[in-house]
Amino acid sequence: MTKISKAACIGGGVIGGGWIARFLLAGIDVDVFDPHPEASRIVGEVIANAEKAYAMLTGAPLPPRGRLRFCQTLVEAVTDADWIQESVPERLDLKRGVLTEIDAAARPDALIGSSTSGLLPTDLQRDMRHPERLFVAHPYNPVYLLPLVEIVGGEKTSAATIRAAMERLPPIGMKGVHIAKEIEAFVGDRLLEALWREALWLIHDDICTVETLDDVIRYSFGLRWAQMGLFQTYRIAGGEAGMRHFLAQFGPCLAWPWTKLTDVVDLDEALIEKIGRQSDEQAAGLSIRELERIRDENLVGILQALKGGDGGKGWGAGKLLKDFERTLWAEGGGEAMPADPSRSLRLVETKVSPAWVDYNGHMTEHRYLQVFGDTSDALLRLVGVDLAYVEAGHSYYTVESHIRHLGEAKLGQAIHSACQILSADEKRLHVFHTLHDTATGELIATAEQMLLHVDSKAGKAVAAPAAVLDRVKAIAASHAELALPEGAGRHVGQRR
Ligand SMILES: NC(=O)C1=CN([C@@H]2O[C@H](COP(=O)(O)OP(=O)(O)OC[C@H]3O[C@@H](n4cnc5c(N)ncnc54)[C@H](O)[C@@H]3O)[C@@H](O)[C@H]2O)C=CC1
Ligand SMILES: C[N+](C)(C)CC(=O)CC(=O)[O-]
Repeated sequence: MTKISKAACIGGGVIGGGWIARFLLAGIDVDVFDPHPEASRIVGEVIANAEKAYAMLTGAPLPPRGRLRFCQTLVEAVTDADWIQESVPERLDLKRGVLTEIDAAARPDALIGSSTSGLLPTDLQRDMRHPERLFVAHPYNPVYLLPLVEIVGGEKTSAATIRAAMERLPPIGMKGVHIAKEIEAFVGDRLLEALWREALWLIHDDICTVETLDDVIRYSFGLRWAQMGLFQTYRIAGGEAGMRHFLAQFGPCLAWPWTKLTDVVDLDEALIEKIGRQSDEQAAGLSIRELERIRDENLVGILQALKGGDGGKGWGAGKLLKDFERTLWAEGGGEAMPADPSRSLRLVETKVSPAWVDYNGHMTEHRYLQVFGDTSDALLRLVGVDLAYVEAGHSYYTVESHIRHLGEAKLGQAIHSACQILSADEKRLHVFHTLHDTATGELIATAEQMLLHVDSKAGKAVAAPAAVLDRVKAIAASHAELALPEGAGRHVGQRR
Protein backbone atom coordinates (compact mmCIF):
# COMPACT_ATOMS: atom_id res chain seq x y z
CA MET A 1 0.00 0.00 0.00
CA THR A 2 1.41 3.38 -0.97
CA LYS A 3 0.66 6.00 1.62
CA ILE A 4 0.39 9.75 1.61
CA SER A 5 3.25 11.08 3.70
CA LYS A 6 2.33 14.77 3.83
CA ALA A 7 -0.89 16.48 2.75
CA ALA A 8 -1.72 20.08 1.92
CA CYS A 9 -5.29 21.36 2.01
CA ILE A 10 -6.12 24.54 0.12
CA GLY A 11 -9.45 25.72 1.47
CA GLY A 12 -10.59 24.67 4.92
CA GLY A 13 -14.37 25.10 4.79
CA VAL A 14 -16.97 22.35 5.07
CA ILE A 15 -15.14 19.98 2.74
CA GLY A 16 -11.55 21.13 3.23
CA GLY A 17 -12.08 20.81 7.00
CA GLY A 18 -13.39 17.26 6.50
CA TRP A 19 -10.35 16.30 4.42
CA ILE A 20 -8.03 17.82 7.04
CA ALA A 21 -9.67 15.71 9.77
CA ARG A 22 -9.54 12.55 7.60
CA PHE A 23 -5.80 13.02 6.95
CA LEU A 24 -4.89 13.97 10.54
CA LEU A 25 -6.73 11.01 12.06
CA ALA A 26 -4.94 8.72 9.62
CA GLY A 27 -1.67 10.02 11.10
CA ILE A 28 -0.77 12.32 8.19
CA ASP A 29 0.69 15.80 8.74
CA VAL A 30 -1.37 18.51 7.06
CA ASP A 31 -0.46 22.04 5.99
CA VAL A 32 -3.45 24.28 5.39
CA PHE A 33 -3.93 27.51 3.50
CA ASP A 34 -7.23 29.35 3.83
CA PRO A 35 -7.34 33.17 4.00
CA HIS A 36 -10.59 33.17 5.99
CA PRO A 37 -9.91 35.02 9.30
CA GLU A 38 -11.64 32.27 11.28
CA ALA A 39 -10.28 29.32 9.34
CA SER A 40 -8.46 27.78 12.30
CA ARG A 41 -11.56 27.95 14.54
CA ILE A 42 -13.77 26.43 11.84
CA VAL A 43 -11.28 23.66 11.07
CA GLY A 44 -10.80 23.05 14.80
CA GLU A 45 -14.53 22.46 15.22
CA VAL A 46 -14.63 20.00 12.35
CA ILE A 47 -11.62 18.12 13.81
CA ALA A 48 -13.31 18.00 17.22
CA ASN A 49 -16.44 16.50 15.62
CA ALA A 50 -14.32 13.99 13.74
CA GLU A 51 -12.43 12.94 16.86
CA LYS A 52 -15.68 12.41 18.73
CA ALA A 53 -17.04 10.33 15.86
CA TYR A 54 -13.89 8.17 15.54
CA ALA A 55 -13.81 7.51 19.26
CA MET A 56 -17.26 5.96 18.86
CA LEU A 57 -16.61 4.37 15.49
CA THR A 58 -13.66 2.16 16.20
CA GLY A 59 -11.65 0.56 18.96
CA ALA A 60 -8.79 -0.13 16.55
CA PRO A 61 -5.56 1.69 17.34
CA LEU A 62 -5.49 4.87 15.29
CA PRO A 63 -1.99 6.12 14.52
CA PRO A 64 -0.78 9.18 16.45
CA ARG A 65 -2.66 12.19 15.06
CA GLY A 66 -0.82 14.07 12.30
CA ARG A 67 0.52 17.56 12.90
CA LEU A 68 -1.66 20.47 11.75
CA ARG A 69 -0.11 23.73 10.53
CA PHE A 70 -1.84 26.82 9.18
CA CYS A 71 0.30 28.58 6.56
CA GLN A 72 0.38 32.22 5.56
CA THR A 73 0.66 31.43 1.86
CA LEU A 74 -0.45 28.73 -0.53
CA VAL A 75 3.15 28.20 -1.62
CA GLU A 76 4.27 27.48 1.95
CA ALA A 77 1.47 24.93 2.35
CA VAL A 78 2.04 22.91 -0.81
CA THR A 79 5.84 22.98 -1.11
CA ASP A 80 6.67 19.56 0.33
CA ALA A 81 3.27 17.82 0.18
CA ASP A 82 2.77 14.66 -1.85
CA TRP A 83 -1.08 14.96 -1.88
CA ILE A 84 -2.59 18.41 -2.36
CA GLN A 85 -6.35 18.73 -2.02
CA GLU A 86 -8.01 21.85 -3.40
CA SER A 87 -11.37 22.66 -1.76
CA VAL A 88 -12.04 26.31 -2.60
CA PRO A 89 -15.51 27.55 -3.63
CA GLU A 90 -17.12 26.09 -6.73
CA ARG A 91 -16.09 28.73 -9.30
CA LEU A 92 -14.12 27.75 -12.37
CA ASP A 93 -12.06 30.98 -12.56
CA LEU A 94 -11.12 30.79 -8.85
CA LYS A 95 -10.23 27.10 -9.01
CA ARG A 96 -8.16 27.56 -12.17
CA GLY A 97 -6.17 30.37 -10.52
CA VAL A 98 -5.59 28.35 -7.34
CA LEU A 99 -4.63 25.21 -9.26
CA THR A 100 -2.15 27.16 -11.39
CA GLU A 101 -0.51 28.49 -8.22
CA ILE A 102 -0.39 24.99 -6.74
CA ASP A 103 1.06 23.65 -9.99
CA ALA A 104 3.89 26.19 -9.90
CA ALA A 105 4.87 25.52 -6.27
CA ALA A 106 4.25 21.78 -5.80
CA ARG A 107 6.78 18.98 -5.93
CA PRO A 108 6.94 17.47 -9.43
CA ASP A 109 5.62 14.13 -8.12
CA ALA A 110 2.79 15.62 -6.03
CA LEU A 111 -0.75 14.44 -6.69
CA ILE A 112 -3.26 17.29 -6.99
CA GLY A 113 -6.89 16.47 -6.27
CA SER A 114 -9.81 18.86 -6.64
CA SER A 115 -12.91 18.48 -4.47
CA THR A 116 -15.11 20.03 -7.16
CA SER A 117 -18.66 18.70 -7.16
CA GLY A 118 -19.20 19.06 -10.86
CA LEU A 119 -16.56 20.95 -12.86
CA LEU A 120 -14.74 19.02 -15.55
CA PRO A 121 -11.10 18.16 -14.80
CA THR A 122 -10.21 19.08 -18.40
CA ASP A 123 -11.48 22.61 -17.71
CA LEU A 124 -9.66 22.77 -14.37
CA GLN A 125 -6.30 21.69 -15.78
CA ARG A 126 -6.37 24.07 -18.81
CA ASP A 127 -3.76 26.54 -17.52
CA MET A 128 -1.51 24.10 -15.65
CA ARG A 129 2.06 23.43 -16.76
CA HIS A 130 1.87 19.85 -15.44
CA PRO A 131 -1.78 18.99 -15.96
CA GLU A 132 -1.06 15.26 -15.95
CA ARG A 133 -1.14 15.20 -12.12
CA LEU A 134 -4.52 16.92 -11.69
CA PHE A 135 -7.64 14.85 -11.06
CA VAL A 136 -10.99 15.29 -9.42
CA ALA A 137 -11.17 13.67 -5.96
CA HIS A 138 -14.82 14.32 -5.15
CA PRO A 139 -15.74 13.35 -1.56
CA TYR A 140 -19.00 13.38 0.38
CA ASN A 141 -19.83 15.38 3.46
CA PRO A 142 -18.71 14.59 6.19
CA VAL A 143 -15.45 13.56 4.56
CA TYR A 144 -14.09 12.05 7.80
CA LEU A 145 -16.94 9.50 8.00
CA LEU A 146 -18.19 8.90 4.45
CA PRO A 147 -15.53 6.88 2.67
CA LEU A 148 -16.31 7.42 -1.02
CA VAL A 149 -14.14 9.49 -3.36
CA GLU A 150 -14.96 9.78 -7.06
CA ILE A 151 -11.68 9.88 -8.97
CA VAL A 152 -12.04 11.51 -12.37
CA GLY A 153 -9.28 12.32 -14.84
CA GLY A 154 -9.32 15.00 -17.52
CA GLU A 155 -7.98 14.80 -21.06
CA LYS A 156 -4.44 15.50 -19.84
CA THR A 157 -4.48 13.43 -16.63
CA SER A 158 -2.05 10.51 -16.80
CA ALA A 159 -3.08 6.94 -16.10
CA ALA A 160 -0.25 6.79 -13.54
CA THR A 161 -1.83 9.68 -11.61
CA ILE A 162 -5.20 7.92 -11.46
CA ARG A 163 -3.54 4.68 -10.29
CA ALA A 164 -1.53 6.53 -7.64
CA ALA A 165 -4.59 8.41 -6.39
CA MET A 166 -6.66 5.21 -6.13
CA GLU A 167 -3.88 3.44 -4.22
CA ARG A 168 -3.56 6.15 -1.60
CA LEU A 169 -7.18 6.09 -0.45
CA PRO A 170 -7.51 2.71 1.38
CA PRO A 171 -4.76 3.59 3.90
CA ILE A 172 -6.88 6.55 5.01
CA GLY A 173 -10.02 4.38 5.23
CA MET A 174 -11.50 5.64 1.95
CA LYS A 175 -12.77 3.95 -1.18
CA GLY A 176 -11.91 5.40 -4.56
CA VAL A 177 -14.13 4.72 -7.54
CA HIS A 178 -12.62 5.58 -10.89
CA ILE A 179 -15.20 7.22 -13.16
CA ALA A 180 -14.39 6.01 -16.65
CA LYS A 181 -15.29 9.20 -18.57
CA GLU A 182 -15.43 12.77 -17.37
CA ILE A 183 -18.86 14.29 -17.23
CA GLU A 184 -20.23 17.28 -15.28
CA ALA A 185 -21.09 16.29 -11.69
CA PHE A 186 -19.64 12.78 -12.27
CA VAL A 187 -21.94 10.03 -10.92
CA GLY A 188 -22.99 10.90 -7.37
CA ASP A 189 -23.99 14.51 -7.95
CA ARG A 190 -25.71 13.62 -11.22
CA LEU A 191 -27.99 11.35 -9.24
CA LEU A 192 -28.36 13.74 -6.32
CA GLU A 193 -29.12 16.69 -8.55
CA ALA A 194 -31.80 14.75 -10.41
CA LEU A 195 -33.41 13.87 -7.08
CA TRP A 196 -33.03 17.40 -5.78
CA ARG A 197 -34.52 18.97 -8.89
CA GLU A 198 -37.56 16.72 -8.59
CA ALA A 199 -37.78 17.46 -4.86
CA LEU A 200 -37.84 21.22 -5.54
CA TRP A 201 -40.77 20.72 -7.93
CA LEU A 202 -42.67 18.72 -5.32
CA ILE A 203 -42.27 21.57 -2.81
CA HIS A 204 -43.02 24.24 -5.43
CA ASP A 205 -46.22 22.46 -6.44
CA ASP A 206 -47.30 22.00 -2.76
CA ILE A 207 -47.32 18.22 -3.14
CA CYS A 208 -45.56 17.93 0.23
CA THR A 209 -43.41 19.87 2.70
CA VAL A 210 -39.65 19.51 3.06
CA GLU A 211 -40.21 17.47 6.20
CA THR A 212 -42.56 15.02 4.47
CA LEU A 213 -40.16 14.70 1.58
CA ASP A 214 -37.25 13.94 3.93
CA ASP A 215 -39.40 11.42 5.81
CA VAL A 216 -40.19 9.65 2.54
CA ILE A 217 -36.45 9.25 1.97
CA ARG A 218 -35.24 8.40 5.47
CA TYR A 219 -37.97 5.93 6.39
CA SER A 220 -37.72 3.99 3.13
CA PHE A 221 -35.23 3.93 0.30
CA GLY A 222 -32.67 6.03 2.23
CA LEU A 223 -32.29 3.06 4.57
CA ARG A 224 -31.93 0.69 1.63
CA TRP A 225 -29.35 2.83 -0.14
CA ALA A 226 -26.91 2.75 2.77
CA GLN A 227 -26.45 -0.95 2.30
CA MET A 228 -27.31 -1.75 -1.33
CA GLY A 229 -27.35 0.75 -4.12
CA LEU A 230 -30.02 1.23 -6.76
CA PHE A 231 -29.41 -1.72 -9.05
CA GLN A 232 -28.95 -4.42 -6.43
CA THR A 233 -32.04 -3.15 -4.63
CA TYR A 234 -34.10 -3.26 -7.83
CA ARG A 235 -32.76 -6.70 -8.72
CA ILE A 236 -34.32 -7.98 -5.51
CA ALA A 237 -37.50 -5.99 -6.25
CA GLY A 238 -37.89 -8.01 -9.45
CA GLY A 239 -38.64 -11.08 -7.34
CA GLU A 240 -37.22 -14.44 -8.35
CA ALA A 241 -36.85 -13.33 -11.96
CA GLY A 242 -34.61 -10.52 -10.78
CA MET A 243 -33.56 -7.50 -12.82
CA ARG A 244 -35.09 -8.57 -16.14
CA HIS A 245 -38.54 -8.85 -14.63
CA PHE A 246 -38.07 -5.55 -12.80
CA LEU A 247 -37.15 -3.80 -16.07
CA ALA A 248 -40.13 -5.34 -17.86
CA GLN A 249 -42.55 -4.23 -15.14
CA PHE A 250 -41.27 -0.75 -14.32
CA GLY A 251 -39.41 0.21 -17.52
CA PRO A 252 -42.57 1.58 -19.23
CA CYS A 253 -43.22 4.03 -16.33
CA LEU A 254 -40.13 5.93 -17.46
CA ALA A 255 -41.96 7.01 -20.58
CA TRP A 256 -45.24 8.07 -18.92
CA PRO A 257 -43.28 9.97 -17.32
CA TRP A 258 -43.34 9.95 -13.53
CA THR A 259 -40.89 12.84 -13.22
CA LYS A 260 -40.26 16.39 -14.44
CA LEU A 261 -36.52 15.97 -14.48
CA THR A 262 -35.65 18.09 -17.46
CA ASP A 263 -37.50 21.19 -16.28
CA VAL A 264 -35.64 23.45 -13.85
CA VAL A 265 -37.78 25.02 -11.18
CA ASP A 266 -37.50 28.80 -10.88
CA LEU A 267 -35.80 29.38 -7.50
CA ASP A 268 -37.50 32.75 -7.06
CA GLU A 269 -37.73 34.59 -3.75
CA ALA A 270 -41.09 33.05 -2.90
CA LEU A 271 -39.81 29.49 -3.32
CA ILE A 272 -36.59 30.23 -1.43
CA GLU A 273 -38.62 31.69 1.42
CA LYS A 274 -41.02 28.74 1.42
CA ILE A 275 -38.20 26.19 1.57
CA GLY A 276 -36.29 28.27 4.15
CA ARG A 277 -39.35 28.50 6.41
CA GLN A 278 -40.21 24.82 6.14
CA SER A 279 -36.57 23.89 6.75
CA ASP A 280 -36.48 26.10 9.89
CA GLU A 281 -39.66 24.39 11.16
CA GLN A 282 -38.17 20.97 10.45
CA ALA A 283 -34.98 21.80 12.39
CA ALA A 284 -37.13 22.62 15.44
CA GLY A 285 -34.47 24.91 16.91
CA LEU A 286 -31.52 22.51 16.50
CA SER A 287 -28.36 24.36 15.42
CA ILE A 288 -26.18 23.19 12.52
CA ARG A 289 -23.60 21.87 15.04
CA GLU A 290 -26.31 19.90 16.87
CA LEU A 291 -27.59 18.48 13.59
CA GLU A 292 -24.01 17.53 12.67
CA ARG A 293 -23.62 15.70 15.97
CA ILE A 294 -26.84 13.76 15.40
CA ARG A 295 -25.82 13.02 11.81
CA ASP A 296 -22.39 11.75 12.89
CA GLU A 297 -23.81 9.54 15.64
CA ASN A 298 -26.28 8.05 13.18
CA LEU A 299 -23.60 7.46 10.56
CA VAL A 300 -21.37 5.77 13.14
CA GLY A 301 -24.28 3.48 14.11
CA ILE A 302 -25.00 2.63 10.47
CA LEU A 303 -21.34 1.95 9.67
CA GLN A 304 -21.03 -0.29 12.72
CA ALA A 305 -24.18 -2.20 11.78
CA LEU A 306 -22.80 -2.71 8.26
CA LYS A 307 -19.51 -3.92 9.76
CA GLY A 308 -21.46 -6.85 11.19
CA GLY A 309 -23.34 -7.46 7.91
CA ASP A 310 -23.19 -10.60 5.76
CA GLY A 311 -22.78 -12.93 8.69
CA GLY A 312 -20.03 -10.87 10.32
CA LYS A 313 -17.88 -10.53 7.20
CA GLY A 314 -18.96 -6.91 6.78
CA TRP A 315 -20.96 -5.41 3.91
CA GLY A 316 -20.39 -2.35 1.73
CA ALA A 317 -19.05 0.60 3.69
CA GLY A 318 -19.02 -1.64 6.80
CA LYS A 319 -16.70 -4.12 5.08
CA LEU A 320 -14.41 -1.24 4.15
CA LEU A 321 -14.36 -0.17 7.81
CA LYS A 322 -13.61 -3.74 8.87
CA ASP A 323 -10.71 -3.98 6.40
CA PHE A 324 -9.40 -0.58 7.53
CA GLU A 325 -9.49 -1.74 11.15
CA ARG A 326 -7.57 -4.90 10.23
CA THR A 327 -4.84 -2.70 8.80
CA LEU A 328 -4.84 -0.51 11.90
CA TRP A 329 -4.55 -3.56 14.13
CA ALA A 330 -1.79 -5.04 11.99
CA GLU A 331 0.15 -1.78 12.05
CA GLY A 332 -0.57 -0.56 15.54
CA GLY A 333 -1.52 -3.77 17.32
CA GLY A 334 1.96 -5.08 18.07
CA GLU A 335 2.08 -3.18 21.32
CA ALA A 336 5.25 -3.06 23.39
CA MET A 337 5.25 -4.58 26.85
CA PRO A 338 4.19 -2.00 29.46
CA ALA A 339 6.91 0.10 31.04
CA ASP A 340 5.53 -0.68 34.47
CA PRO A 341 3.93 -4.16 34.48
CA SER A 342 3.45 -4.01 38.26
CA ARG A 343 0.19 -2.06 37.78
CA SER A 344 -3.00 -3.20 36.14
CA LEU A 345 -2.77 -2.55 32.41
CA ARG A 346 -4.84 0.28 30.94
CA LEU A 347 -5.77 -1.26 27.60
CA VAL A 348 -8.88 0.10 25.88
CA GLU A 349 -9.87 3.76 25.55
CA THR A 350 -13.18 4.40 23.84
CA LYS A 351 -16.45 6.32 23.93
CA VAL A 352 -19.94 4.92 24.24
CA SER A 353 -21.20 4.67 20.67
CA PRO A 354 -24.85 5.32 19.69
CA ALA A 355 -25.24 1.71 18.61
CA TRP A 356 -24.33 0.62 22.16
CA VAL A 357 -27.15 2.45 23.94
CA ASP A 358 -30.40 0.67 24.81
CA TYR A 359 -33.96 1.68 25.72
CA ASN A 360 -32.78 2.54 29.24
CA GLY A 361 -30.59 5.28 27.76
CA HIS A 362 -27.28 3.70 28.76
CA MET A 363 -24.77 1.18 27.44
CA THR A 364 -26.51 -2.12 26.95
CA GLU A 365 -25.24 -5.32 28.54
CA HIS A 366 -23.72 -7.13 25.56
CA ARG A 367 -21.57 -4.07 24.77
CA TYR A 368 -19.87 -4.52 28.16
CA LEU A 369 -18.78 -7.94 26.98
CA GLN A 370 -17.59 -6.33 23.74
CA VAL A 371 -15.40 -3.81 25.60
CA PHE A 372 -14.11 -6.50 27.95
CA GLY A 373 -13.51 -8.80 24.97
CA ASP A 374 -11.57 -5.96 23.31
CA THR A 375 -9.60 -5.66 26.56
CA SER A 376 -8.67 -9.34 26.45
CA ASP A 377 -7.73 -8.93 22.77
CA ALA A 378 -5.48 -5.98 23.67
CA LEU A 379 -3.81 -8.07 26.39
CA LEU A 380 -3.30 -10.90 23.91
CA ARG A 381 -1.67 -8.60 21.37
CA LEU A 382 0.61 -7.44 24.15
CA VAL A 383 1.84 -10.98 24.70
CA GLY A 384 2.30 -11.68 20.98
CA VAL A 385 -1.09 -13.16 20.08
CA ASP A 386 -1.87 -10.88 17.14
CA LEU A 387 -3.68 -11.41 13.83
CA ALA A 388 -0.70 -13.21 12.27
CA TYR A 389 -0.53 -15.56 15.27
CA VAL A 390 -4.25 -16.33 15.02
CA GLU A 391 -4.08 -16.84 11.25
CA ALA A 392 -1.20 -19.29 11.79
CA GLY A 393 -3.60 -21.55 13.72
CA HIS A 394 -3.39 -20.77 17.43
CA SER A 395 -5.33 -18.43 19.67
CA TYR A 396 -6.88 -17.95 23.09
CA TYR A 397 -10.61 -18.66 23.45
CA THR A 398 -12.69 -17.25 26.30
CA VAL A 399 -14.41 -20.09 28.16
CA GLU A 400 -16.01 -18.24 31.07
CA SER A 401 -17.04 -14.64 31.84
CA HIS A 402 -18.60 -13.00 34.87
CA ILE A 403 -19.62 -9.36 34.47
CA ARG A 404 -20.75 -7.06 37.28
CA HIS A 405 -22.54 -3.80 36.49
CA LEU A 406 -21.75 -1.21 39.15
CA GLY A 407 -22.51 2.07 37.39
CA GLU A 408 -23.82 3.44 34.12
CA ALA A 409 -22.13 4.46 30.87
CA LYS A 410 -24.03 7.02 28.79
CA LEU A 411 -23.91 7.91 25.12
CA GLY A 412 -20.62 9.57 24.14
CA GLN A 413 -19.07 9.03 27.60
CA ALA A 414 -15.30 8.45 27.53
CA ILE A 415 -14.49 5.11 29.16
CA HIS A 416 -11.40 2.98 29.57
CA SER A 417 -10.61 -0.51 30.74
CA ALA A 418 -7.78 -2.00 32.78
CA CYS A 419 -6.66 -5.60 33.19
CA GLN A 420 -5.02 -7.56 36.00
CA ILE A 421 -3.80 -11.09 35.38
CA LEU A 422 -4.91 -13.20 38.35
CA SER A 423 -3.10 -16.36 37.32
CA ALA A 424 -1.69 -18.12 34.30
CA ASP A 425 -0.25 -21.49 33.35
CA GLU A 426 0.62 -23.21 30.05
CA LYS A 427 -2.97 -23.30 28.88
CA ARG A 428 -4.99 -21.02 31.16
CA LEU A 429 -5.11 -17.29 31.47
CA HIS A 430 -7.28 -15.94 34.30
CA VAL A 431 -7.93 -12.19 34.06
CA PHE A 432 -9.84 -9.49 35.91
CA HIS A 433 -10.91 -6.43 33.90
CA THR A 434 -12.33 -3.16 35.18
CA LEU A 435 -14.21 -0.49 33.23
CA HIS A 436 -13.96 3.15 34.31
CA ASP A 437 -15.36 6.57 33.51
CA THR A 438 -12.30 8.31 32.07
CA ALA A 439 -13.15 11.76 33.43
CA THR A 440 -13.63 10.68 37.06
CA GLY A 441 -12.02 7.25 37.26
CA GLU A 442 -15.28 5.89 38.73
CA LEU A 443 -15.65 2.11 38.43
CA ILE A 444 -18.54 1.20 36.12
CA ALA A 445 -18.18 -2.57 35.68
CA THR A 446 -15.87 -5.51 36.17
CA ALA A 447 -15.37 -8.74 34.24
CA GLU A 448 -13.56 -11.88 35.31
CA GLN A 449 -12.65 -14.18 32.46
CA MET A 450 -10.90 -17.49 31.89
CA LEU A 451 -9.18 -17.94 28.54
CA LEU A 452 -7.69 -21.13 27.14
CA HIS A 453 -4.85 -21.36 24.66
CA VAL A 454 -6.05 -23.46 21.71
CA ASP A 455 -4.93 -25.07 18.51
CA SER A 456 -7.81 -23.72 16.48
CA LYS A 457 -7.43 -26.22 13.63
CA ALA A 458 -7.42 -29.22 15.98
CA GLY A 459 -10.15 -27.57 18.11
CA LYS A 460 -8.48 -28.38 21.44
CA ALA A 461 -6.61 -26.66 24.24
CA VAL A 462 -2.82 -26.88 23.97
CA ALA A 463 0.09 -25.29 25.81
CA ALA A 464 1.06 -21.82 24.59
CA PRO A 465 4.57 -21.52 23.13
CA ALA A 466 7.42 -20.18 25.25
CA ALA A 467 7.49 -16.79 23.47
CA VAL A 468 3.89 -16.12 24.57
CA LEU A 469 4.18 -17.77 27.97
CA ASP A 470 7.27 -15.78 28.91
CA ARG A 471 5.38 -12.54 28.38
CA VAL A 472 2.22 -13.78 30.10
CA LYS A 473 4.21 -14.99 33.08
CA ALA A 474 6.25 -11.78 33.35
CA ILE A 475 3.05 -9.74 33.68
CA ALA A 476 1.38 -12.33 35.91
CA ALA A 477 4.39 -12.33 38.28
CA SER A 478 4.19 -8.54 38.63
CA HIS A 479 0.43 -8.61 39.08
CA ALA A 480 0.80 -11.23 41.82
CA GLU A 481 2.11 -8.36 43.98
CA LEU A 482 -1.18 -6.47 43.57
CA ALA A 483 -4.09 -6.95 45.96
CA LEU A 484 -6.79 -9.34 44.80
CA PRO A 485 -9.42 -7.04 43.23
CA GLU A 486 -12.67 -6.61 45.11
CA GLY A 487 -15.25 -8.86 43.46
CA ALA A 488 -12.77 -11.43 42.10
CA GLY A 489 -14.12 -14.96 42.42
CA ARG A 490 -17.67 -13.74 43.02
CA HIS A 491 -20.48 -15.79 41.58
CA VAL A 492 -24.05 -14.89 40.71
CA GLY A 493 -26.43 -15.80 43.53
CA GLN A 494 -28.12 -14.80 46.75
CA ARG A 495 -28.29 -16.22 50.23
CA ARG A 496 -31.07 -18.74 50.65
N1 LIG B 1 -20.35 21.29 0.81
C1 LIG B 1 -20.52 20.09 0.26
O1 LIG B 1 -21.46 19.36 0.58
C2 LIG B 1 -19.54 19.58 -0.75
C3 LIG B 1 -18.68 20.45 -1.43
N2 LIG B 1 -17.78 19.93 -2.32
C4 LIG B 1 -16.89 20.82 -3.05
O2 LIG B 1 -15.86 21.26 -2.18
C5 LIG B 1 -15.41 22.56 -2.56
C6 LIG B 1 -15.51 23.49 -1.35
O3 LIG B 1 -16.85 23.56 -0.93
P1 LIG B 1 -17.24 23.86 0.60
O4 LIG B 1 -16.22 23.34 1.49
O5 LIG B 1 -18.64 23.45 0.73
O6 LIG B 1 -17.16 25.45 0.59
P2 LIG B 1 -16.93 26.43 1.85
O7 LIG B 1 -17.45 27.74 1.43
O8 LIG B 1 -17.43 25.81 3.09
O9 LIG B 1 -15.34 26.50 1.96
C7 LIG B 1 -14.51 27.09 1.00
C8 LIG B 1 -13.27 27.58 1.71
O10 LIG B 1 -12.33 28.02 0.74
C9 LIG B 1 -11.69 29.17 1.28
N3 LIG B 1 -11.08 29.91 0.17
C10 LIG B 1 -11.65 30.81 -0.67
N4 LIG B 1 -10.75 31.22 -1.53
C11 LIG B 1 -9.57 30.61 -1.26
C12 LIG B 1 -8.27 30.64 -1.82
N5 LIG B 1 -7.97 31.40 -2.86
N6 LIG B 1 -7.32 29.85 -1.28
C13 LIG B 1 -7.58 29.07 -0.21
N7 LIG B 1 -8.80 29.01 0.35
C14 LIG B 1 -9.79 29.75 -0.17
C15 LIG B 1 -12.79 29.92 1.99
O11 LIG B 1 -12.26 30.83 2.94
C16 LIG B 1 -13.54 28.78 2.63
O12 LIG B 1 -13.09 28.48 3.93
C17 LIG B 1 -16.30 22.98 -3.73
O13 LIG B 1 -15.63 22.71 -4.92
C18 LIG B 1 -17.53 22.09 -3.59
O14 LIG B 1 -18.18 21.84 -4.79
C19 LIG B 1 -17.64 18.58 -2.53
C20 LIG B 1 -18.44 17.70 -1.86
C21 LIG B 1 -19.50 18.12 -0.98
C1 LIG C 1 -24.40 19.82 -2.86
N1 LIG C 1 -23.14 19.24 -3.36
C2 LIG C 1 -23.24 19.23 -4.81
C3 LIG C 1 -22.05 20.12 -2.95
C4 LIG C 1 -23.05 17.89 -2.77
C5 LIG C 1 -21.85 17.09 -3.07
O1 LIG C 1 -21.00 17.41 -3.87
C6 LIG C 1 -21.69 15.77 -2.39
C7 LIG C 1 -22.40 15.55 -1.09
O2 LIG C 1 -21.73 15.46 -0.06
O3 LIG C 1 -23.62 15.45 -1.10
